[in-house]
Amino acid sequence: MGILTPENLREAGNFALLALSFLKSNFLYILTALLLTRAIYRRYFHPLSAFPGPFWGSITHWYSVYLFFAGGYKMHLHELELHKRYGPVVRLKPDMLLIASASYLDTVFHLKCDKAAFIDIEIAGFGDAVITARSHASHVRLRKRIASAYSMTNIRRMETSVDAIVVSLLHQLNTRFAAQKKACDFALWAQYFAYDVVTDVAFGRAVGFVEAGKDVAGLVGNFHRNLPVGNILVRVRWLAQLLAMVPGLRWAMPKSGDEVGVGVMMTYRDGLIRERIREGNPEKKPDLLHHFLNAKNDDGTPMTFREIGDECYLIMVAGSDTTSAVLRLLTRNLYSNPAIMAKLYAELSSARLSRPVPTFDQLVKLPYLQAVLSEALRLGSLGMYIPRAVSEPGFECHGKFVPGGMAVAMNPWVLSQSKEIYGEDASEFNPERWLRGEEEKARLAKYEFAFGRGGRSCLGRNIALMELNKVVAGLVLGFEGRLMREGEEGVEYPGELRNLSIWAEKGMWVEFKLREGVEEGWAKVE
Ligand code: HEM
Repeated sequence: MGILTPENLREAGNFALLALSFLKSNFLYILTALLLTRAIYRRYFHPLSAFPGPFWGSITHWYSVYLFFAGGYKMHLHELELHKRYGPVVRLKPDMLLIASASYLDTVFHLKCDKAAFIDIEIAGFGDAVITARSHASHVRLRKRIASAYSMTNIRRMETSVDAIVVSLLHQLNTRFAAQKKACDFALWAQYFAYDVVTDVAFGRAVGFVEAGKDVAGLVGNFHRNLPVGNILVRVRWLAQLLAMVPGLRWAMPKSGDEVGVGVMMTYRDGLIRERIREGNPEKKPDLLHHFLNAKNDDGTPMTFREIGDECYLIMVAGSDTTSAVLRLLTRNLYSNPAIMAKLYAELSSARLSRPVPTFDQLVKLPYLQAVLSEALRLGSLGMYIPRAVSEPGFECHGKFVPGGMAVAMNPWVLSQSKEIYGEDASEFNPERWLRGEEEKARLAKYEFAFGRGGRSCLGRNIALMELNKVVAGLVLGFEGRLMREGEEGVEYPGELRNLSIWAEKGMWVEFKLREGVEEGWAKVE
């Protein structure tokens, strides 16, 4: 016994072969039994089993994939429905709760929380960047080295180049649409504008979407086309991990040098970084890249090429579709609410503002404009849930205990619909709600979630606010706009809004008309 004789080895080999053949012929039974056992565990014995939610959500992660695709990418609406049915806390995934009570915002997004298990970012072709860092400790380290790039002092240094993109947009809207009485799909132009600003802010050079009037090199389209797959991998993490084991798959993941897919954006980004390094990163460039090239880790070492690339890429992702979605929501509501538009125009036209683009300092002092923007951010921010890992030892949520290590998430759009916070007209665009006195404004500010919460709140907030203030002022002062309906002459395709975790929209048709008294060519591109 216990001695390795040829006979013992033969016996062990025979046993292994027997076990293998048993597994092979009963594979399906074994798999079913395992899945059933896991489903029973998740449904009845899991630490989150006391929380209500849809049956399939409690036993499989695929349910949230289903919600992502269902009804043509309308997960925000499904999540709202689930809350109506099951209450403020819904078990959306076996190990994740979706919470719709704003009173838990600071518990979930507390200053030291970790991000919940996310897609293995290496698989998606990224390294650790500030927005993807999971642990609080690594997030603090990564945020510290780049935070100064996003400071208000630095953002102000970028103001003139943002102005140039606003002017370019106004010029294009005027010459291509208003002057020619042609219908404009403003959903696309809002996107061109936001992508140009974000690339300018990141690299000191806008791609030129606005000037070209199209999605240059298919950068945006390629990115959007990849989002459904990305969303599956984020939701079913084991699938992402399994894929990572497939030989050659990493090679197939997006990377700089690709001519299709997300890699196109990476190629573009790497070209600009290399060019800047060749130029010696001159002082006169105030953009984020300039700061990243000068940034230092705690031990004094610089950021690597890969780290700089990841930060830049993720800024393009985080700062473009987010801003354009808010701009679309805001303009749609202005063009369909003449009273709101008239009040905003009155405020802007009676203020002493620089033309064609007012300064950020001038605009932040205008109360009605700020109320309009707060309302647009409330309703137009993200429509996806933002997950966090529950810190030890856990917390009590609506009378039930959520243990540490589980995931909890909140969705900014779902919270924006809360009648408890915003009253019966929660879903309506009503800037007046921000103008009901200091006390009420402070109460609403407590629930602000558009830019996230806690230590991981949006670093680009000041950039977004600056560009939104300027572009809205420019549009309102320059044009009257009318939303067009399907079937009208010039409306080439129907409107479509998809929630791909970012809002992807096309077909927001607007008839622009230069305002009376505004000179032709007022927004001249120098
Ligand atoms: C209206 C426009 C924007 C909205 C609604 C928005 C929203 C958000 C939200 C909700 C988060 C938190 C995500 C989380 O907690 O996991 C976030 C993070 C972030 N955003 Fe924005 N964002 C906007 C514009 C921008 C812009 C223009 C930039 C950069 C140019 C930017 C860069 C970032 C970065 C770097 C982070 C990660 C911060 C961290 O993890 O420490 N965002 N944003």
